[in-house]
Amino acid sequence: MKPSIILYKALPDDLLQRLETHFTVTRVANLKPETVAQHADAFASAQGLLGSSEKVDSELLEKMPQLRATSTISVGYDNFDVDALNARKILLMHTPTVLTETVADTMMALVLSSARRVVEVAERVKAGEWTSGIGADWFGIDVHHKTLGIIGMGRIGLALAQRAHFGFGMPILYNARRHHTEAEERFQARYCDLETLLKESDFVCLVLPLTDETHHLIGKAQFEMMKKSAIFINAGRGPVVDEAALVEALQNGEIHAAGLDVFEQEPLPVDSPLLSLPNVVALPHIGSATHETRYNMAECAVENLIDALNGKVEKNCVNPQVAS
Ligand SMILES: NC(=O)c1ccc[n+]([C@@H]2O[C@H](COP(=O)([O-])OP(=O)(O)OC[C@H]3O[C@@H](n4cnc5c(N)ncnc54)[C@H](O)[C@@H]3O)[C@@H](O)[C@H]2O)c1
Ligand SMILES: O=C(O)[C@H](O)CO
Repeated sequence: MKPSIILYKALPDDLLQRLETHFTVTRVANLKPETVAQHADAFASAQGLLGSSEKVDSELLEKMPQLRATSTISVGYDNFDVDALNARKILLMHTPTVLTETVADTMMALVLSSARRVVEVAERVKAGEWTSGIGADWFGIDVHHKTLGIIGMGRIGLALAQRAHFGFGMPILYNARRHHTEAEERFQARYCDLETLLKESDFVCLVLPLTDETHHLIGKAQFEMMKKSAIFINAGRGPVVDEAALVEALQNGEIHAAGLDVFEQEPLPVDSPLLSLPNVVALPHIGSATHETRYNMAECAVENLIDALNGKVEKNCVNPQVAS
């Protein structure tokens, strides 16, 4: 008999078929308690769980006594209670690498659009305000040859460094838990402590995971250290930044502008003060959102679940130590 799994995200037809050749699949819209209650038997017998962007905590795990593997269609896994998974020896699979280049493209788009005010001036053109030669009130600031600071030199940080170094001739500073030899050798990136990076960078680009250690890593004190001309980019996770402090820094002119793909609360509430600031480019968490990359992530997650339920954890497994 095929093992049962719960799927809580839509998949392309061919990937759904692939999944169904291996498993008996119950599709649900989300993991809310009422949905779980409605499909109680399917959750009780499921050995696998596949989807993204929903909390997987001990309350849910209690309803899934047979669960052996979870597979998220994302590289970030901060919405999983990893300790609770480990305690039950449940594998957690994720999708690194397949999205790296696309997310780095999004970060570069945020750098360029914030500095050159692309969204703001395009809106002014659409509003019919381009009625004569433009004046200095339409100007932006240069990107090329400015200093780019990267907080979190991992896979995506490295791909951003490559673009900034070869594409824009930018000197690169970075902060991470350890030195990154490849970044230093290929892109002449210079390791420095966080304070130095904040003080010296023209663009401060954050691409960290959300952990207990990184929660509100960037707040009032850190914005005060940045240059008044600095542009702050966040494509990691919203809660790594104290958003109230960010709003204050933007309103008080402590920093020049921000380009944001992630927020403390998503979707961003329509009354967020960030939305009324002209010096903010706010994107709806589209870092990896291209047709090609989202397909590749979904395929990777499907293969990951098949591997995990067959005891294969050599790649893309967050907690291989729990494999029996
Ligand atoms: N906006 C999006 O759509 C999007 C898409 C993909 C990933 N992300 C986010 O980006 C994160 C990074 O992805 P990745 O593939 O580059 O991961 P990665 O594991 O390759 O890189 C993370 C880096 O952060 C560093 N780091 C972790 N904690 C740190 C700390 N306390 N201080 C300094 N450095 C620290 C690690 O050493 C590592 O270099 C993901 O965890 C996810 O949260 C967002
Ligand atoms: O972590 C990731 O992969 C992105 O944020 C998409 O959820």
